[in-house]
Amino acid sequence: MTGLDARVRLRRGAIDIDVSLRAGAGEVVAVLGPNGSGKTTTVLALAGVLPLEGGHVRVGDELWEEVGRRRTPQERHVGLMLADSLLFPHLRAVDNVAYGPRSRGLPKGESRTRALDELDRVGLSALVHARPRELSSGQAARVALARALATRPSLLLLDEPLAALDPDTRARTRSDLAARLTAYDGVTVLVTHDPLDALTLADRLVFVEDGRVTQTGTPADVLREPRSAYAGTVVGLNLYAAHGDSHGHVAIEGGGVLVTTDPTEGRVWATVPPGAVSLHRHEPEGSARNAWPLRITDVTLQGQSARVGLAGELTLTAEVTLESVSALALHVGQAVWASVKATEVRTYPR
Ligand SMILES: Nc1ncnc2c1ncn2[C@@H]1O[C@H](COP(=O)(O)OP(=O)(O)OP(=O)(O)O)[C@@H](O)[C@H]1O
Repeated sequence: MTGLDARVRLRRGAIDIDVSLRAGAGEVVAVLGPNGSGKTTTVLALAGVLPLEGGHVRVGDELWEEVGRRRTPQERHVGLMLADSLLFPHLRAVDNVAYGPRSRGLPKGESRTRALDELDRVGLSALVHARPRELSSGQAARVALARALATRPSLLLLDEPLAALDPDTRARTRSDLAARLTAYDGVTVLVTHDPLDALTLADRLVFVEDGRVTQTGTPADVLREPRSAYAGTVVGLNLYAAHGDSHGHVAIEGGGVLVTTDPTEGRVWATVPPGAVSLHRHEPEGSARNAWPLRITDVTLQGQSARVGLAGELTLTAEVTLESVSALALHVGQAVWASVKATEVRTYPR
């Protein structure tokens, strides 16, 4: 049983990375953040591919790295899976998976038995003799997962493992990955852009922005109280850095005012669920205490609903039904009124 305790400090390109990660045995930590924020760099440092300039990597009671002392990637018990599964094209699935244990000195027969077992655990018993070109993208991803786990790593690093898959395959592979990770007793660090991956696979989320951790917490913590604009978009909420007073007036930094029935004084985060935003052609009458004339910046369809981006005095995303899209003939560039009930605006200290 081994946990992870790491602080990764290094400069990469223009950014200065300082990311701490902790996890207990069997936990999955998702690392999320915008492009170029340092996620892959962190993973490569944990794997031993990039040397630390400060900090440390400890796994269980083993010190893998501190400045001046480092184990090579081969000396770390790490499994790595990337978006591109990078299987050896000339080797059958079983030999791709057996390669890791074999190159770590496990006898041939045992390596093969272990590979067959790992392939069975990801549901690929029927394809052990297939070569990579005979596999679908989802099957190749499973072989890559089996290969990453075949050396019995204490640390499993998954960098956008599902990013190359189409949406259907992705959903199926995600649930198989979840099942396999549940049975894995090491620590998993999962880099992803996909909120669903993070919310369904991870025990803990770590947001990294511009090389720094901006929020950590369980998915439930982050869903309830996102603490950066990026975390807000991941959990699908409109999130504003603002200043609240005791009367429920919330002045958004960057412009605009919200009214809430849930006042918090001082520096606050304010959230508005997109589903709580109503759109109108004309200024709404009645009880809504938040109403703004805004312009539509984008409309994206998601199943039976649409997300409508709005800008003006403030920026806001609304989630409306497809009926509303057609009834209001919503289109980019259109001027509309948006309203939100004061009971739907939540605030919490920043
Ligand atoms: N090989 C490299 N040499 C120098 N700088 C690099 C190299 N690879 C990445 N960088 C820079 O390091 C920074 C962090 O990149 P990194 O790949 O860790 O980000 P990321 O969060 O994983 O991004 P993405 O989500 O786009 O994969 C970026 O500013 C990037 O431009």
